[in-house]
Amino acid sequence: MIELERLTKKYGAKTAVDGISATIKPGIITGFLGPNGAGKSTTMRMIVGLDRPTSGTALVNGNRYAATRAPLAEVGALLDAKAVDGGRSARNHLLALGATVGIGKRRVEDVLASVGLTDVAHRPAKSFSLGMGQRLGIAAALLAEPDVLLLDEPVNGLDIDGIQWIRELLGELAADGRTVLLSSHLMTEMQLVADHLIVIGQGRILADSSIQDFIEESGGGSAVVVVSPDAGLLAPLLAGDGVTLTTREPGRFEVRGRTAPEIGDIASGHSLRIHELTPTQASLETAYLQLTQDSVEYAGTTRKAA
Ligand SMILES: Nc1ncnc2c1ncn2[C@@H]1O[C@H](COP(=O)(O)OP(=O)(O)OP(=O)(O)O)[C@@H](O)[C@H]1O
Repeated sequence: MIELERLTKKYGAKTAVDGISATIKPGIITGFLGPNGAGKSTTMRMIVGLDRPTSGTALVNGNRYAATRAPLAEVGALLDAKAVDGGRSARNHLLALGATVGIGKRRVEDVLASVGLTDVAHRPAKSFSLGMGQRLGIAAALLAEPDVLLLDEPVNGLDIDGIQWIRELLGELAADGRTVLLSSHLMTEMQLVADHLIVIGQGRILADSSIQDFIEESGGGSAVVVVSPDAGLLAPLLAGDGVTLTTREPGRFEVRGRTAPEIGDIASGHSLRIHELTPTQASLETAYLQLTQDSVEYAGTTRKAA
């Protein structure tokens, strides 16, 4: 479990993290989302004592991380996959890390195998590709089988095989009762793996809820897309309490508050034609964009947007 209590970090005049309070629970995967510069990495660094909070606390299993005796066994962190001595082989890197907490060759070989690096473990880390470096970073995080895992953009640079592998791995870690905090900008990936979400913007919490509630509360939720040449006649028949209709284009509209079978039955009861009836679920991406649109600090422009 990770407990953040009014956690704050200021860099000069810049408040990177602004009084965050949250509990990250074991046994589930918690996604940590926010626009560039929102304060995710700073928060993670404070949890593992790489940055000192200006005020507030971050506790891991009830203790300040800096005060734990075998930190590697308490929290496994992938914060910067490039933070290795590039001249060392992957194997020697893990052996050196393991030595700090009494972990030997056998566990190192197991972890190398589980991240798929056995065949290249003799090579210096600096010769690794981005994805191989990520795998090595993940190996280091898993090495001492910690209760708590902090993974900052773990799928960055992984190939499709690697992405599937990490999905499964994260699921297994959570099922084992571990606490998993995961940051990623890849919304489809997050929607697939996370159970719970913490969203921050400009250092503050914007949402702390289950992924399901997050999508529902964004106003997105589920809807049914109807395509009908009789749309003008059908739409008024669907109206009712708690039902909203949004027209996208002539002959095509979106219904919230009625199921596809209900719509089909009403249409057939009035001999109206339906060409398409598609239940849709709002995406995490849409919900996220809606929530964070006011807290984006570094927005790009395209010719279309301009
Ligand atoms: N060492 C530092 N010195 C000064 N400012 C910093 C430092 N580290 C982070 N910041 C600032 O703090 C804010 C939060 O940065 P942080 O890296 O935590 O954001 P993030 O949410 O991880 O962003 P990204 O998604 O781009 O990785 C940013 O404005 C950043 O410029």
